[in-house]
Amino acid sequence: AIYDSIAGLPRNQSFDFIIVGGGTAGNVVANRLSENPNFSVLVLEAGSSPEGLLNYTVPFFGQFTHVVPNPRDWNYTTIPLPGLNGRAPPFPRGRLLGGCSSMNGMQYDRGSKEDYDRYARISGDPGWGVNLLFSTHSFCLDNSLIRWDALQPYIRRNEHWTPPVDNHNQTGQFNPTVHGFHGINAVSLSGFLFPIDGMIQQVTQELSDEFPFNLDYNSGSPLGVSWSQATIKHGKRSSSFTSYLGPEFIGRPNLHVVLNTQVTRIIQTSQSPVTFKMVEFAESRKGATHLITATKEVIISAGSIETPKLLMNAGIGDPTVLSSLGIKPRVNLPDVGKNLSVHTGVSLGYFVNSTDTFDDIFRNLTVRKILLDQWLATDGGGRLSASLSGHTVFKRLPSNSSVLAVHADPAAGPNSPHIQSGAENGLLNPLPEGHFISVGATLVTPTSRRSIELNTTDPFDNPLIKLGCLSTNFDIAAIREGMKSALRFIGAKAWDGYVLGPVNNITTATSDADLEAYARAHAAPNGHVVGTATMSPRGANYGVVDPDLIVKGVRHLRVIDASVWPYVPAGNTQASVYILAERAADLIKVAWE
Ligand SMILES: Cc1cc2nc3c(=O)[nH]c(=O)nc-3n(C[C@H](O)[C@H](O)[C@H](O)COP(=O)(O)OP(=O)(O)OC[C@H]3O[C@@H](n4cnc5c(N)ncnc54)[C@H](O)[C@@H]3O)c2cc1C
Repeated sequence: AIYDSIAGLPRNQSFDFIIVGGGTAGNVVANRLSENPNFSVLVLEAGSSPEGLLNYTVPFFGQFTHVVPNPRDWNYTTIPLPGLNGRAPPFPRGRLLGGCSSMNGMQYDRGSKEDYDRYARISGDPGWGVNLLFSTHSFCLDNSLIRWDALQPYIRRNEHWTPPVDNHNQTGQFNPTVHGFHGINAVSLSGFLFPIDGMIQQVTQELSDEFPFNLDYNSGSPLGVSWSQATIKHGKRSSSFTSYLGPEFIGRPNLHVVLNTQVTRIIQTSQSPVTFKMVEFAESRKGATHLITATKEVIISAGSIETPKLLMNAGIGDPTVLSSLGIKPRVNLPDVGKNLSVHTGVSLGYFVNSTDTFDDIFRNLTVRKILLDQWLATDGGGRLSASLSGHTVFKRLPSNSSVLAVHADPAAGPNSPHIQSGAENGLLNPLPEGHFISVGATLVTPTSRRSIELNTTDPFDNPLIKLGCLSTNFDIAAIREGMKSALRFIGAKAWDGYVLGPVNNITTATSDADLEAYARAHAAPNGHVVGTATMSPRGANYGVVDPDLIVKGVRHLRVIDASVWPYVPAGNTQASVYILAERAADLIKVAWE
C-alpha cells in the first residue's frame, strides 16, 4: 500500500528491508524484494505522489516539471561553476514517488556494451556478487567474463517493449532481438512522427560516413543515428512508480510505501561488527523525528545527490572533513561524495521555414489546450504523446582528431561515443521569437570530476553541488568538436529550404575561441549524474561500496542508485539505473533467501 504519511503505516510492524527513496532504483528493489512473500519491505520517500498530475503523465509536459522552484523538486542550485563562466544553473531533481523517472526526459538508452564491460573491470567483479578478491584498478578481466552479455536478463526483466501509441509500422526503426517484451517498465518508439524525422533520415544517407543510420542504439553499439526510444506507454509516462509500483504489485501485503517522509539520518546500531540498520525520519524540518530498525538491511536509493549527504551525516566519509563539521566520524571512506561525473550539453537554435514546430506549445496556451484535448480524447495520442526528439545521434571524435592526439581517450572503448546529439523540436532558453528547431552537442565522456559536500549538518539543507562541467581541457575541446559536428549535421542539403539560419549567429565559420565562449556561456549540466558513492573492488582502499553494493566496512547497509557507477555511461542514465537495480535486487535475494 501507499500511505500519504507515516500515520497511515500499520503500527507495531517490523520490516526486513527499509529502502530510503522511492525513486528510479528504489522502486525496482522494493518490487523485486516483495516478490518474496516472506520479506517485508518499507519504502520511505521524501516527496509526494505524481498520480493524476498531467505534467507528470503527458510526455511532452514533462518539460514543465523541470521549472524550479517546484514542490516536487529538490530545488537545488549548483555552486558557481568555473567551467561555465561562474554560472550557477538550477539543477532540477525529482522529489516525488518515482524520483527522477517521474520527471525526466524519458529517453531510454542503455549506453554502450563497453560501458558495462568497464564497470565490470574496475569493480573487479564480472558478476557483481562473484566475490573476487581483486584489489587494483588496473586489473583486466578476461573478455569472456565481461558483463554486458550477463546483464541481458536484467535488461529484459526491466523492459516491456510497447507499440507506439499511433501504432505506426516499427519495421526498420528498432531491432526487436535486443529488447525485452515481458519486463515491467514500458519502452517505446515515439508515438508521433515529427516533420523533421524524414530530413534526419535523409542526412544519414547524404552524410553516411559521419552520420550512418544505426537500426538500434540499444544493441550495445550505439554509434550512428537511431530512432529514439522512451519510457512511454501508450502516450503516457512510464516511471518506476507507474510500472514497478503498478496496480498489480502495490497491493502486496508485504510492500509498504510511505510518502512525504524524509530520512534524516542513518544510524549505527553496532560498533563491532560495524552495522547501520536504523533510520531516523521526519515529515518536515520542524516535525517530530521517528526511528525504525530493519531486521535485515537498510538500502539507500536516494540518488547521486542525497545518498552521499545521508552517508556523510551518518559519519561515513572523510574523517577530517566530518570532524570539521562536528560530525563524529564512524567509517573512514574519504571517497563519499567525490568522483561526481555529469554530462554537459549545449544547444544551437535554427529558425525554420515552417510553423509545424513545437515552440508554440511553450508560449501559446491555446495551442497547448488544443493538443491536450486531443491527447485526452485519444487517450494518449497526438503531439503531446512524444518527448522532444524522434532521433538520437551518438558520435565519436574521429580517431585522427587533434583532441585525441593530445588527450587520453576517456570513452569506455572504440565503439563508444563521446558526443550525443541530434536535431530536436527544441526548447531553447530563452525562447526566441519565431519557429525553430535545435541541434545539440552533449559530452557523454566527461573527464571533469567534482563533488557533493555538506553545507550544514541539517538534513533538510541542500548540500553543496560542485559540478565539473567543461572544467578540463578535454571536455571543452570535445564539446567544441561536438558543436562542429552538429553544424555539419544541420548543414546537410537535406535541410535546404527548411532551415533558414542560426538563432545565435553560430555557423561553420565561427572560430574555435568563439565556439568555446558560446559553450561556456550557454552549456548546462543535465540530470545524468553519477559517481558520488562509487563501487570499487572488494578490499580496495578507495571507493564507497563493494561490488555487491554494500558500504565498505559496514554490515547491512547498501547503496543502490546512480551514485555507485564509477563512470557516467555514454547515454542517458535511467536505463543503466534500472539495470543496476534489477541486478542488485537479485544480489540481495541471493544473500537472504
Ligand atoms: C531533469 C532530468 C532529466 C533527465 N532526463 C533523462 C532522460 O531523458 N533519460 C534518462 O535515461 N535519464 C534522464 N535523467 C536521469 C535519470 O532520470 C536518473 O539518472 C535516474 O532516474 C536516477 O535514478 P536514482 O534511483 O539514482 O535516483 P532518483 O530517481 O532521483 O531517486 C531518488 C529518490 O530518493 C528520494 N530521496 C532522496 N533523499 C531522500 C531521503 N533522505 N529520504 C527519503 N527519500 C529521499 C528522492 O525524492 C527520489 O524519489 C534525467 C534526470 C533529470 C533530473
